[in-house]
Amino acid sequence: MQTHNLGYPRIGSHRELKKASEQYWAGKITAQQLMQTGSHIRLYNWQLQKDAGLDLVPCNDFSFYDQVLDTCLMTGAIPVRYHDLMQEKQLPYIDLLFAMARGYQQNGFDITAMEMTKWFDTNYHYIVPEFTAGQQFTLFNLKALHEFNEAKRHGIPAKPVLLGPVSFLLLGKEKEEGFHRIDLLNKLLPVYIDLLTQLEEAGAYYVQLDEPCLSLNLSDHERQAFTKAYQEIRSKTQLKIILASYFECYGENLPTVLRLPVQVLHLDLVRCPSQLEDILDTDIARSKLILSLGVVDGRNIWKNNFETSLAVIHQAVSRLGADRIWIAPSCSLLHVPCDLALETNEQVLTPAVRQWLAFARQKIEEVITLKQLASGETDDTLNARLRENIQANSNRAASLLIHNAAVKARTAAITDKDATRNSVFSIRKKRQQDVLQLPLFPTTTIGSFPQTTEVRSWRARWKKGELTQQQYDDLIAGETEASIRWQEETGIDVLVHGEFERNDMVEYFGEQLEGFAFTQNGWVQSYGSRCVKPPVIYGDVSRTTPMTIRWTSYAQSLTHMPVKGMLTGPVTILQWSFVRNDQPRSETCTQIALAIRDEVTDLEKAGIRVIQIDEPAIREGLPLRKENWKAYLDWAVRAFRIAAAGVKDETQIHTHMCYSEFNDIIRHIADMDADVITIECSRSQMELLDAFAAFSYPNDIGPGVYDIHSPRVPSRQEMVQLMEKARAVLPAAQLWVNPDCGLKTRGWNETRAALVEMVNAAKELRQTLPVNI
Ligand SMILES: CN1c2c(nc(N)[nH]c2=O)NC[C@@H]1CNc1ccc(C(=O)N[C@@H](CCC(=O)N[C@@H](CCC(=O)N[C@@H](CCC(=O)O)C(=O)O)C(=O)O)C(=O)O)cc1
Ligand SMILES: N[C@@H](CCS)C(=O)O
Ligand SMILES: [Zn+2]
Repeated sequence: MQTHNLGYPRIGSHRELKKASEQYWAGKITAQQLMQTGSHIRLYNWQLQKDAGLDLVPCNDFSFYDQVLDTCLMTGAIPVRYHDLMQEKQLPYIDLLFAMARGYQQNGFDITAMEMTKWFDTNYHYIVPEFTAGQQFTLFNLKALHEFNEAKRHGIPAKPVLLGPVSFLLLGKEKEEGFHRIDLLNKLLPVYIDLLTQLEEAGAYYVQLDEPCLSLNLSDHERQAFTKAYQEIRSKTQLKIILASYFECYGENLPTVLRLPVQVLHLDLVRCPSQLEDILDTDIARSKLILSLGVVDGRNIWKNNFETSLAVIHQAVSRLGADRIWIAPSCSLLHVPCDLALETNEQVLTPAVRQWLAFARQKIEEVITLKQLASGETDDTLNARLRENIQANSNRAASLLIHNAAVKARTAAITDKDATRNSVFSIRKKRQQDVLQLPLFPTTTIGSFPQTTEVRSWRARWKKGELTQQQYDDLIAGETEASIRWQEETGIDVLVHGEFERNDMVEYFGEQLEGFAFTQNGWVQSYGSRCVKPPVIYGDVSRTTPMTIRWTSYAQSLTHMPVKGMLTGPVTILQWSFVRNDQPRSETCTQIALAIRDEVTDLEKAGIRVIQIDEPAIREGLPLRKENWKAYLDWAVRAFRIAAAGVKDETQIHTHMCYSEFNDIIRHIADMDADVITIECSRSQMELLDAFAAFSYPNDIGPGVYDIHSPRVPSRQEMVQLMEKARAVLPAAQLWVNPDCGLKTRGWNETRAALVEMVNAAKELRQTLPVNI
């Protein structure tokens, strides 16, 4: 029996990579210093996993930005707009990588970034590969080989990890019509085979090929691509292939998967425990296939239940023998924080909750312990670990911290009326317009203004006790007032308070709700250098005090213009937290919905006329397999409606979504019945609006007119053109003008410049409007 890991968090246990990358972008450290940070993190992670006793340690799971972007560079899939940077400017590799991820606006160049989207149902975002009909691939970058050699030099039993060729193609986008990206496989495979051959020559024995698209519903054509790819790879290399998919069952792809000529097949037994039985029921016993049992949850932070996992391992061992069974986390540990040992402050994370948790480092230890226990090893340490595990799990199940009878009774009593606004949208729209008196193409922003280092440092100093509550509040009040004054001067129609008091749009709410716990250092990569610290929902959720009234009311008191109350919606809070696994997610979501509903009605009572309930994660929460969509959408949409429906017709409810495709769920988005929805649109050049147009989406829409992920300032003309595109498919009276998303990651200079142009764009649109609108 062997142990292995699919991937380790790469940001560093103290977010060293984030800090170094941002310093490099600011010109404060050299490329060489950034490279050194990368090697330190890799070595630290490798050594830690080796020392824990892991048989195979992943390499090439490190990335300076994103593993899909790395694969674009590995295969030479570099969009044409970056070619001048390579040829004319001879840009070093690391700068080319960052230019593709973040855009490049210097030395006379103005090149947009590649699109970014959600990695399956996680809060990680990857860079979307771009393919053309005449796409050529070459082995452009040998990072995978270099990192394998580096690991070998350090005596690490390394296993290179690559994104598999078929998933790489499927995760990308065709940038022109007339071909399907899967048909590029023939051209792509030689590049993979070349690299695999070089890895083999360098001494690699196993290589892990991640094909997470095998967890999706595939067409026959796509499924055949897997067969072709793996037969071709088998025929050209002797490397032992570990095929890994995760986050879901293989489902109807399983028969194809079981016929692929690979040596090890990884199973995510946390998301799909039933597939072990399904596989053992086939004639797999007669093959030599090794099963990698992903029994330790790579997506959540709960301690493993050793008794349950051991039962699964024993079942597999009894049918296939121990030498055909490996133990692993269910997926890469990229999605969990690095190390629970860093949580030393008992005021932040109480020992009562802490004892139920395991982060990446502890999960590696769990994998090793499970192997030892499953192999029948016994010694005092091992016995103590087993006892401690049983104890922690049983005391969590029985804990009084978890259950709140009043919350359970309230969720049980919810009726359809609680999830329905008083009147239909057309009536509400008139009543809201009477109150708000907005012009056509009203302008607004999505909520956050720049969270500058200064603002974050006030919070850090306040938390350390270096600033008093009063001093901190005064600073936040000053920043909020300045933002209100600036929005008034700029002529924005619906203002926001700026979210300066928030560390994060989910953590901030979690901190004020019952049933949530927090960490000091539980960072997880969200994209590039950006990280989030998801709260832990361990018990029934309730709101005991208002959460946003103070700062929203303060901002509203400064102006006669409407200030939008800003809340995070129940599905997003659920999706971006570590969620309890002892009750259905739908139940937890409904509890959060009731807490948000109370906040919404309190905002209305405080005189707030427009309230935004952000739901950027509603699409990401969609199950990967279509057969499970309906059940999810039913409860997720209902949760939003419960949160929103407690207000009068006159109160305008907005929602906001980013990083989402809507085509296949537009009916459900409409069912949410928000008065206004603002969506990210600009990177896709308003393509996303087609779904709204095709559906004749009835309520108002604010398609984002500029990309907030890049410091690039868009011109007024660009924004007018985008809105013209929107006007071509939707009635002008339905349209708002706003950026793609919040501006917290931007600096003030570019924010001011872009918003002034955005307001000018709206003014121009109003002037050019036909009179009969
Ligand atoms: C909208 N997005 C979000 C997602 N998920 C969330 N949970 N939140 C989101 O907003 N998913 C989809 C997208 C992803 N986009 C982003 C965008 C930006 C960030 C981001 O900026 N993250 C910050 C961390 C934010 C935070 O929690 N800040 C805290 C702590 C600040 C800190 O680092 N403090 C330092 C000390 C600082 C000092 O001394 O000056 C420390 O603790 O060491 C805060 O403001 O208080 C990031 O830096 O990456 C994430 C996702
Ligand atoms: N209100 C949030 C939404 C981000 S998705 C913000 O503006 O940052
Ligand atoms: Zn957003």
